[in-house]
Amino acid sequence: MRVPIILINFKAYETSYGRKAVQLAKMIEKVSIDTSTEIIIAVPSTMITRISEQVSIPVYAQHVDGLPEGPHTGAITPELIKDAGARGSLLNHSERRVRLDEMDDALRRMKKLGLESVICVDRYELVVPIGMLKPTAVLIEPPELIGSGVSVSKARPEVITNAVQEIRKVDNVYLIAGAGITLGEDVYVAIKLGSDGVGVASAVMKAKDPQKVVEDFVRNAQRALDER
Ligand SMILES: O=C(CO)COP(=O)(O)O
Repeated sequence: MRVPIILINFKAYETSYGRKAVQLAKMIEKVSIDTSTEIIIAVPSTMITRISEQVSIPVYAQHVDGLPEGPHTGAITPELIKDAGARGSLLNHSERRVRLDEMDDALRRMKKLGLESVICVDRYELVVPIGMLKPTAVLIEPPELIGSGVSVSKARPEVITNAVQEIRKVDNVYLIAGAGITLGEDVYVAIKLGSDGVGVASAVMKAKDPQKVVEDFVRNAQRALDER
């Protein structure tokens, strides 16, 4: 993972699958190469293979189950996503919560397989306890702002500053902030406040011109980092 971290969660929009998703992934790869900035995309599990075969940027799953290999109908295990071509996965997104024991199990197996992990939390008090499990990054997102178009940077900047202070108590775990990030300015503020990057979804997935949005996010992320 490289700072500034820009993680685009495809979720399950009408642009998240099929040809549209592949085109979007290719466009994001182009921006990533043109700007020398790593951009991670978390795609539906059904799209991991198709997209990872077409782009060189890191492709993540959006969720992984902490289940051992065996008779688990419908399970998405770390082994399955790795085989499909994923570089890592989100875990415990507020739209896909997992129990602590499942999270711990999934994380252990992901580490063994060399997969990166981004564990989501909904409040800063969880940054240290979850950070102590040693994922690659913790992503903090106040659930009420997700998909709202009202950014955490503007509406709840103290969530970011508190989370940044907390993550310093844990070695070698990145802190990403997200929820409602819509404008380049939101990205700029989140990183200026000390986060290592941002997690975004609707602003890109629902954009008329997603390339413009992604370019703007990258520009502002780099500007904030340069000024820090
Ligand atoms: O949940 C998110 C990223 O994982 C953020 O979603 P929005 O950018 O749509 O608020």
